[in-house]
Amino acid sequence: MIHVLVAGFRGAMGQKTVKMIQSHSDFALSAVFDPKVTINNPQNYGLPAEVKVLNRYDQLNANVADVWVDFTNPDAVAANTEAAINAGIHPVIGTSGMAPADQTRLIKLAKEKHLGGLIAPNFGLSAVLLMKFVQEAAAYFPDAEIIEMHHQDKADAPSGTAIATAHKIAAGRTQKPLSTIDNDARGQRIDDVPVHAVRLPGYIAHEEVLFGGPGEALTIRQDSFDRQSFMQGVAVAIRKVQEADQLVVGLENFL
Ligand SMILES: NC(=O)C1=CN([C@@H]2O[C@H](COP(=O)(O)OP(=O)(O)OC[C@H]3O[C@@H](n4cnc5c(N)ncnc54)[C@H](OP(=O)(O)O)[C@@H]3O)[C@@H](O)[C@H]2O)C=CC1
Ligand SMILES: O=C(O)C1=N[C@H](C(=O)O)C[C@H](O)C1
Repeated sequence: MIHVLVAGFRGAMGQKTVKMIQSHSDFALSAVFDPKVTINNPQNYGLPAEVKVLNRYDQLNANVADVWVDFTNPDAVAANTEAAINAGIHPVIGTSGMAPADQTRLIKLAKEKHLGGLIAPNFGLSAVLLMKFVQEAAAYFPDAEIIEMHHQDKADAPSGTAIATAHKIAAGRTQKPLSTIDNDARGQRIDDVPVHAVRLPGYIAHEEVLFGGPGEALTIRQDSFDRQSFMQGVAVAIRKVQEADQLVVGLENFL
């Protein structure tokens, strides 16, 4: 049995994750975490009586849970991940917007503690495949632009997936892009890839990567029409993370 703690359990992704854990016979929801929660009765949140409702880092230790699943917000994710690692709980981090310096520091901390963990910019198979394919395409098409489209409540922009996608394009390039003109209308440049962020009601999570070369173009697109699309990847991560001995970035490491 794998005991799981969900941080951000009242949010859109947290609620889906709680349901997913409850639907697997080899997972047990042992705890939930949110510093803003003041009532510690799990039944107040529709959770079974045995689930611990926690709101402070000093309540954490390796007996509370094996795995920490985090779907919170960009301001909280680094401190949450650090607390999980220090408590000996394997972090599975879905929250976007972690600063690169925090990511580097936490990878070092997990290595010192020989603790496996995952930071996944995207748990959806379509997005993981898109990030693989764009790296291959960039070897032939160094000129690329990203359009990411999300629901209106998304706190961060550009998305974690778009940032990771730009890094993959840069890693795949064998030549510099031809297009260099930059101004406010050209999006945010990440690794010389213009990234455009759209926030609209009706959308969930979508990304399109446009490549252009002399006389031709290639478009690669993925769509998450439902947050259920992320749950299979989260389940894989919960199962695999305890076998790892370092904090890695990208679900592809566990597939
Ligand atoms: N990697 C992936 O595949 C995916 C990643 N995401 C990412 O997951 C994150 C959450 O998304 P979503 O569920 O839509 O957001 P929501 O705003 O719906 O949920 C976030 C929840 O976390 C709570 N929270 C805030 N701070 C903390 C904290 N320190 N500890 C615990 N809980 C906290 C919030 O409470 P309050 O509202 O009271 O502040 C809220 O209930 C985002 O960063 C998003 O980008 C989303 C989908 C897929
Ligand atoms: O906020 C979201 O919804 C999502 N966030 C992640 C990101 O920032 O890339 C993953 C997915 O795009 C959904």
